[in-house]
Amino acid sequence: MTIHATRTTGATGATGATGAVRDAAVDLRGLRRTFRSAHGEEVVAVDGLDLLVRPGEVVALLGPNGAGKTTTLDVVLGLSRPSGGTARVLGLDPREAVRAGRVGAVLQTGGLLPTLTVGETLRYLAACHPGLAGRRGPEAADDALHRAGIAHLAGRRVSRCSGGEQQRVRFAAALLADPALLVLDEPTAAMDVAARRAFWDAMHAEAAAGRTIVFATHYLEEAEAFAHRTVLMARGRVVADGPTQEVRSRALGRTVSIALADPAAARTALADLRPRLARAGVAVLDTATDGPRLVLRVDDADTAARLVLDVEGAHDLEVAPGSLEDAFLLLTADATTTTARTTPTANPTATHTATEVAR
Ligand SMILES: Nc1ncnc2c1ncn2[C@@H]1O[C@H](COP(=O)(O)OP(=O)(O)OP(=O)(O)O)[C@@H](O)[C@H]1O
Repeated sequence: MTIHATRTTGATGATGATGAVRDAAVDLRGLRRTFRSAHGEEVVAVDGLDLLVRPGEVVALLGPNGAGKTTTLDVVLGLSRPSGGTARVLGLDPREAVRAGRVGAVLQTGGLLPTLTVGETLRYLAACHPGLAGRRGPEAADDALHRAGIAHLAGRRVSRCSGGEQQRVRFAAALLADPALLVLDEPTAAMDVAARRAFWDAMHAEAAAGRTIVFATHYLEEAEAFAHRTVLMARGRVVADGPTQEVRSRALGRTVSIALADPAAARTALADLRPRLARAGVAVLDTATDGPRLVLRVDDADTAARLVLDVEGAHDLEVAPGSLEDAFLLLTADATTTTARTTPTANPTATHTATEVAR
């Protein structure tokens, strides 16, 4: 098994002359983006990424620092040009799509004028927008404030708003032109729990209205609570892509553990079980011995449990769901090789003997 979850969103739609899928909201093919470091070395931020997002999908780009999420979203927003591959947004060059007001964005940073009130900010932005100038502007500004859940902040100066509130002002600004695609880069980074909840409530309403949403996040629970689909990135590549629940359960697996007579017996049992699990088609995501206990993280707990109970002297079987945090670290640590690892565990005496994320 490789870590890639089932792709349910393959490029099967009608294609145009360029091979791009015509009705795709986002269509990235073999996207590569490199930079030069201060020392003149090439930094590969995005390394051959394929991503097809259909209209109405809500997609989380999940990954650790430096995974390439922001760089990918910058290309989608036309802020950065691909070094290789192609990028189409709503069937257009990303810059054209943005210029046409079809894409709204909430970025990690972005200038808000501190002396304006929140309401003035929105009305000013609406007045500058070619599609909203004139009488529709103030109306659109009020509507966006309501939809972002910050109508009560309309009279407050931006400089008096907290970081989380300013982020919601950006969200309101992103909604102004009623864009078909919303792109959000770690939108809740500055928000406390209550603000985060209010933000996602507002986003739920936007998604329910059929808007396509692509957001980058570090928060596994946000992907889980909000995205229909999760694309897990590491080192500029996609390491898992599929329905969030599927990515979660395939990535997470379950933990099957069993007690043996002593630590040596646990190690012997592990060596013995590996080929038997492989023959039975069980993917072993992680293994550890913890004194006389043998712990396996697997994608198919039922089959694994049957096999471990067959080991002579095995007793005290436990099956538990894996931890999302662990899976995340494991998936993004090394997606293609089988490596020995010494990841800290809850029990410092536990020894991770191997990590298998592909076979
Ligand atoms: N302008 C740049 N010049 C040089 N390197 C860059 C530049 N922009 C991004 N990088 C590098 O590209 C890699 C990917 O960065 P990117 O910001 O896309 O990751 P990310 O997944 O968004 O991370 P984070 O979650 O921390 O925002 C990183 O190693 C980063 O240092």
